[in-house]
Amino acid sequence: MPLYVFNWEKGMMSMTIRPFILDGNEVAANIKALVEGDVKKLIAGGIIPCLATILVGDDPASATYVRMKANACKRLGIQSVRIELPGETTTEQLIREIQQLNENPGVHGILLQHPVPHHIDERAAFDAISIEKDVDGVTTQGFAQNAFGFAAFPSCTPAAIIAILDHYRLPVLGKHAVVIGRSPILGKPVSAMLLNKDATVTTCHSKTVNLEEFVRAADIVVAAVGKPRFVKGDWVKPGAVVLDAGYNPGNIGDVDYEACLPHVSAITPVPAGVGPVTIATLLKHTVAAAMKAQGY
Ligand SMILES: Nc1nc(=O)c2c([nH]1)NC[C@@H]1CN(c3ccc(C(=O)N[C@@H](CCC(=O)O)C(=O)O)cc3)C=[N+]21
Repeated sequence: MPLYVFNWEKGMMSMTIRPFILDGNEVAANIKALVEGDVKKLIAGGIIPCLATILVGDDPASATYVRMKANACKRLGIQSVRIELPGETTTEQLIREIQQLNENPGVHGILLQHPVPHHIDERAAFDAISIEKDVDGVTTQGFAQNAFGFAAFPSCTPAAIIAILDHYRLPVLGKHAVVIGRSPILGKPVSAMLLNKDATVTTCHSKTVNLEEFVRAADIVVAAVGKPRFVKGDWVKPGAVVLDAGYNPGNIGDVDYEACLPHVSAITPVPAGVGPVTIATLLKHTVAAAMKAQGY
């Protein structure tokens, strides 16, 4: 909502935009409340929804995220099986683990934590996950189906970004959305999902020339670069909506939040923005996979 205030420096009334803080915890709570009913239904029928998480190597940040996901499952009555593999695991060994989980009828969803150690073929490992259990939306098939608008589980962070836009009824149709980043489970799928919601989408990346100029033209900015405070305040068009999908060490986003705040109409903070919605989305997909497996 624009707000006119007296600007003493300019000696006149001028408009400042009161930014709306998009509350990821509120959106996540809303999603989890909707999922709870289905969890009860499954448990009443003797089925415990179950997510298997796979962590390869001992990166402490990845271990923290996987633990957060497992804890979130537990709080909602979803079982979680945590598989931890040594950093020396080969692609073949990892794929065999995934195949066992594919064949295990007690497991409804599989999450392979990204990134895996460099010597592993991550794409081959992701694609070993069966489409029915790809609750994290990482398979080639899942990506393609989602991009074409079919019923596959989308990647969780892109779905979280869309859920935030939907929850706060922020218009997307006809808007110019600028996505910074083109990774297979974030920038690329969120670009496709915004396109499917009738935005005009520009995907920027490390080779983009004059990246700031694209951001300056954006009605919606999605930051998914993995560089702390990358998006500067003076890049943001007055009144733009800014979604920060960054999760840099120390809980620092990809957006210079304080600097952008005076310019935006709405913005997600880090923490308590996209992150919690990502986890809620993972739970939602896991329970939906279990419901489908049970023929609901
Ligand atoms: N296959 C795969 N799927 C993923 O979805 C995936 C992944 N790999 N690799 C890593 C990233 C990162 N990610 C986060 C999820 C939640 C928070 C989150 O909830 N953060 C809290 C704060 C964290 C804290 O309190 O320490 C917040 O933003 O409020 C952050 C980061 C999912 N990822």
